[in-house]
Amino acid sequence: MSELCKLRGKSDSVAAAIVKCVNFSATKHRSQRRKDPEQTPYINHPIGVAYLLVEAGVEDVDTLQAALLHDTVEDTDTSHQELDDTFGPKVAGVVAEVTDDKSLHWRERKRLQIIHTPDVSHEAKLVKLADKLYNLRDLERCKPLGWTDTRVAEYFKWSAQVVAGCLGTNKYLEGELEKLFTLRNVELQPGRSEEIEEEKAKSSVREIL
Ligand SMILES: Nc1nc2c(ncn2[C@@H]2O[C@H](COP(=O)(O)OP(=O)(O)O)[C@@H](OP(=O)(O)OP(=O)(O)O)[C@H]2O)c(=O)[nH]1
Ligand SMILES: [Mn+2]
Repeated sequence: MSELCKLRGKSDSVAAAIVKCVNFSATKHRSQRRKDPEQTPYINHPIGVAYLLVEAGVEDVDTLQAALLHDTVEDTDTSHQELDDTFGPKVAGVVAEVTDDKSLHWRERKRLQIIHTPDVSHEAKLVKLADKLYNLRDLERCKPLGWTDTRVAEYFKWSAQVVAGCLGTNKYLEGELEKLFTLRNVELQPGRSEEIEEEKAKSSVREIL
């Protein structure tokens, strides 16, 4: 076993860990397509998100694995336990942090992302930034089937609020996102902390009731 493997406490080499993860994600997403007119295979998205992290200088294998797996629990039959058993608690934990609760209404899920993002780990913020950058670039490339220009504009505005909760995490990703927001005249406002605290208080009251 190489020194790096021993250090990581796993039997996989880094290359094997990444390939295992790509294969797992491809198998889980195999029947899914993107919403673009070409119906691109869905797996292009998690691979692209992980590649954006590589471009951003991220070398941490757990973070790259979490990026490859980031939509498996939200969008496939994968459970948190399965990720924990296969890739360990760190990777499963980051995926959990970026997973929306699909049992909630779409609007509520979107609202909760804005509120919860400032509190997630550094690794989860990296995955979130890359996820948003990929999806926004995809929107610039072409409109998903059934989306209006207004819906695209709303997605940009909402994303800016989520990204605002990740600022100070990675210069490259934030710079690329800023370019896209500037082109659309969308303001990237950091630190709307009072509003977020107010929303969080309202959410916890709702959870109690
Ligand atoms: N831009 C774009 N997005 C597509 C396409 N096909 C699938 N998607 C996915 O659609 C989601 C955004 O659409 P929404 O209507 O806002 O969300 P929903 O699908 O989760 O309900 C993203 O999910 P996500 O990655 O989980 O991110 P999030 O935005 O839900 O946080 C994105 O990956 C496509 O062709 N273009
Ligand atoms: Mn995604």
